[in-house]
Amino acid sequence: MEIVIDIKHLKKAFKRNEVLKDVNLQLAKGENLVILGKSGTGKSVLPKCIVRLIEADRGEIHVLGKDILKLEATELDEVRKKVGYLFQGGALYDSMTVKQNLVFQIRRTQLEKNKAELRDLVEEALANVGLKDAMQKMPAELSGGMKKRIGLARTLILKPSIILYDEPTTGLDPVTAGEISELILDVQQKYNTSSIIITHDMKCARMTSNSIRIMKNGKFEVVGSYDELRHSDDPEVRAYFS
Ligand SMILES: Nc1ncnc2c1ncn2[C@@H]1O[C@H](COP(=O)(O)OP(=O)(O)OP(=O)(O)O)[C@@H](O)[C@H]1O
Repeated sequence: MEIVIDIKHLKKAFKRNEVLKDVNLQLAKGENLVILGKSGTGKSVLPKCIVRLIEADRGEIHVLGKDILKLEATELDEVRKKVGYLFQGGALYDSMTVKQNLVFQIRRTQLEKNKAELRDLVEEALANVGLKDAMQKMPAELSGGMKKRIGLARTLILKPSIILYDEPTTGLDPVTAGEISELILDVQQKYNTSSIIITHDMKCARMTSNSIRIMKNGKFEVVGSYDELRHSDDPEVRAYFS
């Protein structure tokens, strides 16, 4: 089994607030790994440490075989290109059309593309998320679900091998949330991506997960599949599933 993310003894505190105390995690190639946990337990801090938006205090984070805490800026950029990160808010640029948002993303890493190639890439990415007709729309014209889809299209356009999803369905109605979960599954199958999915949405966890970790006290204390955890002996674990 190939491991694409390997985290060992990761620690991160903000002043006296020890958020991540001893995080150990392995993500296998092609796996969808769901992270559950109460609010404020550090779930969102973890993916930020993985792409070094936040600097960890101690421990090791190996991404695609590289110890990213030891990399220089240029090497780190190379790894970051392979890791898509879908933020909680989607974070589109409001003053740009959907197309411009996507082109901007490609230009960050692939300067040599011509106009026709860019157009093809944008069309493919939008088709992948079922929004081919949204090309000329402004973010303000999009619904919450559409924004999430465009955010995913913007992540997919760089063809990442790993995707970090931070609460991809939060704020959506149950039907649209289900469609986004379906899309996460499609992406895994179509592109053989490996993903970490942070969610409070148990339907999303059921639909997308190959395995689940529960974050508690700055660590992953519980590991298992959806069905294993649903029948756990621990009432606190079962409570997530009721
Ligand atoms: N940049 C930062 N500076 C200081 N403290 C931070 C920073 N980012 C996160 N924290 C703190 O780290 C803790 C964990 O935050 P985090 O956002 O990871 O929680 P979470 O588990 O994702 O919660 P939720 O499920 O509500 O999104 C919180 O106490 C938060 O205040």
